[in-house]
Amino acid sequence: MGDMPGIVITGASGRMGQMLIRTVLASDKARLVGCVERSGNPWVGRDVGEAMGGAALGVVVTDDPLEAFAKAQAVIDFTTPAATVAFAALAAQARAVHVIGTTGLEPEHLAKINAAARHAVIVRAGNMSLGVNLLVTLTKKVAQALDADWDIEVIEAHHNRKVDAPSGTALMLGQAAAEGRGVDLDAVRDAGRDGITGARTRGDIGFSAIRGGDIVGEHDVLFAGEGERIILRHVATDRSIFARGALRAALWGQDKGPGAYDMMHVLGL
Ligand SMILES: NC(=O)c1ccc[n+]([C@@H]2O[C@H](COP(=O)([O-])OP(=O)(O)OC[C@H]3O[C@@H](n4cnc5c(N)ncnc54)[C@H](O)[C@@H]3O)[C@@H](O)[C@H]2O)c1
Ligand SMILES: O=C(O)C1=N[C@H](C(=O)O)CCC1
Repeated sequence: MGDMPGIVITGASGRMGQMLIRTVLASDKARLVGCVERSGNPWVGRDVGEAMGGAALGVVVTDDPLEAFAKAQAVIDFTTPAATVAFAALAAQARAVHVIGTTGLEPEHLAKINAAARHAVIVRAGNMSLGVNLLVTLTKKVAQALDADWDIEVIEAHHNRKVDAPSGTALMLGQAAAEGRGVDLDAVRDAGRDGITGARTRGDIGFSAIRGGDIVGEHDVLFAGEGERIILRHVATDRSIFARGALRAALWGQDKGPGAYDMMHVLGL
């Protein structure tokens, strides 16, 4: 038991935090050694099992990440961009594998995370599910096979509390389409159409975001040609797919050298 990697979950009271805690507790390959929340969160100072409405687990939620990370072999982090950047430096200091699911990361966040990856194992993906990572490889293949006569659109739908758009998954899919087509995504990205936009520019990759209710996550990659369309689709019905992928990444990272990895490395795709 003591030999199993100890895992810390950040953002413990969040939608993904709670799912990750349940996933680690159900695993026979890892143990929960810490939970972190932001200062002022009502879970701080409480036993996490009781905070989740069950029996005490002997793990008290803390707002001191370094104290928690010092006991961990891996930190699984689905929080916010600012928190994730701070955690990357602290996890590297603690020599813990840092698994990052947080989305909405801007280039300045990524630069700091990549700097931390010079000293630590960091696995980051906008979507940790097996299905979406397979869809990424399919998207690249289809985009490689088709020319710019086929318009590419990424359409995503998520719950009404999601704060970033396009989703991390949509950006992964857009990036794969751009790579398949041999173009730079930043040069062809068309997100947030509104008003008299003019006709669609040939070769652009478009993004549309739907927000509503409790949608877990749905993504279509549409290839629209003259007289025919191809639609590649992934539908997530349960957040456990992301949590299982994240735990798999935390275990995979245990014997790896410092570097920035993604789920393609973990899944061998
Ligand atoms: N990569 C994936 O597979 C995947 C899957 C689902 C969600 N996500 C992403 O994960 C992130 C979280 O999603 P969610 O739905 O769980 O959100 P959420 O708002 O329910 O949870 C985020 C939690 O982080 C906590 N937090 C914020 N700042 C903190 C800090 N400094 N220290 C400790 N905790 C802090 C918040 O208090 C909250 O409990 C989002 O960016 C989302 O897009 C990624
Ligand atoms: O619920 C979310 O938030 C999700 N975020 C990820 C994204 O931005 O793609 C993965 C799906 C769920």
